[in-house]
Amino acid sequence: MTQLDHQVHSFGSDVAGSRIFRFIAFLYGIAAYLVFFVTILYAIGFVMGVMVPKTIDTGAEAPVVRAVVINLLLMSLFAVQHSVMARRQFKDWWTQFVPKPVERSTYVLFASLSLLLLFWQWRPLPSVIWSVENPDLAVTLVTLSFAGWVLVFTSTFIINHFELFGLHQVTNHLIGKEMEPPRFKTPLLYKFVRHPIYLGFIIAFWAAPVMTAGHLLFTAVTTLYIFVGIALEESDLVDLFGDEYRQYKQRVSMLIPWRRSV
Ligand SMILES: C[S@@+](CC[C@H](N)C(=O)[O-])C[C@H]1O[C@@H](n2cnc3c(N)ncnc32)[C@H](O)[C@@H]1O
Repeated sequence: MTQLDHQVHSFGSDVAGSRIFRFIAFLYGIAAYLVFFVTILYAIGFVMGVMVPKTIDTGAEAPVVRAVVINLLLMSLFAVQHSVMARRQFKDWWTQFVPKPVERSTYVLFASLSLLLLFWQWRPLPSVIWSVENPDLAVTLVTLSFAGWVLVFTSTFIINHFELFGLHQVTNHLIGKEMEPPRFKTPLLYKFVRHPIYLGFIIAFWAAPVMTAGHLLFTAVTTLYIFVGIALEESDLVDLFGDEYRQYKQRVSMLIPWRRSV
């Protein structure tokens, strides 16, 4: 049985293999990708406080404790969804119900929806923690934050943008081509740090000329979550690639290019 046959049979219906299903799955993959794309663009505006109607520092205010609890719940929802649905055991279970070719798109869609909920329901905490008065330094920080986002985007393309966001899977399914098994890769930036995408997020979130309590809460919790995510991801990568990944960990640092193992 080919992998594609297996994908179709695990969905448990002949419908899954039909041409019409393949086309619908493809359209679904594109729709999920578009939702992701709008979400990530909104995320830039939300965190940097530009060009979107609701930013990290705007919206209905709530008493501090209530705002903190709501914001923590919103971030926890994203963290749990994003981490649990990415684990192999979960994927093995839920692909009994969700066809494998659209599994990644569905993951991307759920992650985007939980982020949109966060942007929508986020409660601002406007107390200013720091505010950079020097205009040159303020511009440098904004540029650095933008550079963080560029690093995120560039790194997704370096590792495999279209597979990460599910388009490769639905396109291959549409043309009846099997997905290749995952390969260990260390292209370009991945030769210097193991997690350039996560490094980009950390830079984008921390480099703020005005840091409010709400922004700091978001940044501190997401930074912590990134470290938890790295631990989970690396455990999976060791299971998947064995010594190849273990040696990579010895050789290349986690986030800071000039120090090994950090
Ligand atoms: C959102 S990406 C993040 C990649 C990396 N952690 C980063 O920050 O750039 C997560 C996916 O990339 C895959 N991945 C991470 N490092 C990889 C590598 N060196 N080679 C192949 N796949 C990798 C993981 O298995 C996971 O499916």
